[in-house]
Amino acid sequence: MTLTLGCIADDYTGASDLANTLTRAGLRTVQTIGIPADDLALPEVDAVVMSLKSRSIEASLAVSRSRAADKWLRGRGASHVLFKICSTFDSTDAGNIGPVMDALRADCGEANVLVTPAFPETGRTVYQGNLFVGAVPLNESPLKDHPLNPMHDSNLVRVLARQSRTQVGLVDLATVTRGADAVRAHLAGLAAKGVGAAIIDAVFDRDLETIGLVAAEHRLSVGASGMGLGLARALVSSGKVRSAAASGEAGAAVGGAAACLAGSCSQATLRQIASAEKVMPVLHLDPDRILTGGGEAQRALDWAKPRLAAGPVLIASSSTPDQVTALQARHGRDAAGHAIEQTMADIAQGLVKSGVRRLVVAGGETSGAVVDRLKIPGFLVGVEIAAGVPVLRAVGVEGDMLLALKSGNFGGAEFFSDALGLMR
Ligand SMILES: Nc1ncnc2c1ncn2[C@@H]1O[C@H](COP(=O)(O)OP(=O)(O)O)[C@@H](O)[C@H]1O
Ligand SMILES: O=C(O)[C@@H](O)C(=O)COP(=O)(O)O
Repeated sequence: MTLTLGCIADDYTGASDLANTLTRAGLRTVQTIGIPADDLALPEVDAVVMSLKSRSIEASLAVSRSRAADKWLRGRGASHVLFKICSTFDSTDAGNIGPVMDALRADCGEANVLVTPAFPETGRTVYQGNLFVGAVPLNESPLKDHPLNPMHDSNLVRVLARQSRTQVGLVDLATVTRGADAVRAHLAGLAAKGVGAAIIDAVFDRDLETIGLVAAEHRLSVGASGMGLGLARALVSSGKVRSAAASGEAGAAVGGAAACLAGSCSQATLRQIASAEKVMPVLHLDPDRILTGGGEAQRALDWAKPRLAAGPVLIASSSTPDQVTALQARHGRDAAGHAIEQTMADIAQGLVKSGVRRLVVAGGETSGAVVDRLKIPGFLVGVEIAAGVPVLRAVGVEGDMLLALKSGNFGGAEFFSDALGLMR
C-alpha cells in the first residue's frame, strides 16, 4: 500500500469524522485502531486515519504513541501527516496538542506547522486566532463544562503557546483571503523570526482550500476535519490523488439487534437522549453506583436483553454539568471518567454477546473504550448520518458489524434514530 496522506487522530470519533470528510472529498480512506497488525487485510487506499486514544492521557504517552503512528504512516509512503485534533481544541495546559505537535515536527524536520481546528460545516470558525463554536467564543460555549478538558480561553495562539515549546504565531484571515502566495510569504516571515507553528484563521470552506494548498507543501499539519477537507481538495486538484466516488459504501445489510450507548455529557447529546426517550426504551445509569462497584453494567444488561428483540435501546451515563461537577468532587475527575468508560465497555461487550450487531456510541473517550473492548481493528466508511459522523463497517472481526461513533457535540436532536435508520 502506498499512502498519499497519513492521519493520526487523537480520539476515535475524531478519526471517523476525518475519515468521513476525506471520503466525501474523493480520497479512498480507511480508519484503523492504532497501528494495524501485519495480517490485517486493508484495501488499497489514498489515506489511512489511525485512531489513537491520546487526547486525555499523560502527554509523554501521547507523544510516544503518536510518534510510532507517524513512523508507520511515513514508512508506507505518506509524505504529509495530519495530526487530527478536536474542532474545539480539546486539551489542557499540559497538552496534548502542543507536545505531540512538537515531537512530530522535530521528527520530520518541518520549519513551520499550520494549525487550525476550523470546521465551518459544524460551526467551528477561527478569526484572529480566536475559536468560535457557532456564534460564541470557545470559552462561552458548552465546552467550558467539558468533563475532562474544560476550555476557558478562546485565543488559540495563547492556548497552544502554553502547551508547546515552539513559538506560536498567527496567519490572519486577511492574509488567507489574499490567497496561497500571501500565506506562503507570511509563513516565510514567521519562520525567519523563529516561529515554528502558526494558528491560521478560517471561516469558510474556501479559506480551508487555500490553507490546504499551502499545508500540502509541508510535511506536517495540525487540525480538525476542515484541515482534512483543505488537504484532500488540494491533493485532488493537483492530480496527486485521482478522485474516487464521493459517497461511502452502503454495503450489505447486517441486521441483528441494535443498541445505543451515551457517555458524552455534552448539551447536544443530552438533547439527543431526551428525544430518544420518545421512540425507544432508555436506561439512565447511576454514576455513583458505577464508582462504588454497584454492579451497574450487569443491571443494564439485565434491563436490555429482554428488550432487544422488540427494537433498539439506549443506555446513558450522561448527566448535566452540575451533576458531573458534583460526581467529580466526590470521586475525582479521572477516576470518574475512567470507571464510567469501562462500565460502558462492559455493557457493549455484553450487548454484542447478546446479538447486537449495530451499535451507536456517543462520546469520544466512551467510543474509544467501547471499540477497544470489542477489539475492532479498523473501519470502512459508509454513508454520512450527520456532519462529521459516518456509518462505519467493522473490518477484521468475525461477522458483520456496523457502528456509529458520534462526537459528543455533533448531530441533530434525532441523531440516535437517524443513525439507526441508516444502519440496516
Ligand atoms: N455522569 C457522568 N459524570 C461524570 N463523568 C461522566 C459521566 N458520564 C460520562 N462521563 C465521562 O465523561 C467523559 C465524556 O467524554 P467523551 O466520551 O469524550 O464525550 P465527548 O465526546 O462529549 O467529549 C468520559 O470520560 C465519560 O466516562
Ligand atoms: O473535531 C471534532 O469536533 C470531532 O471530530 C472530535 O474530535 C470529537 O471529539 P469528542 O467530542 O470527544 O467526541
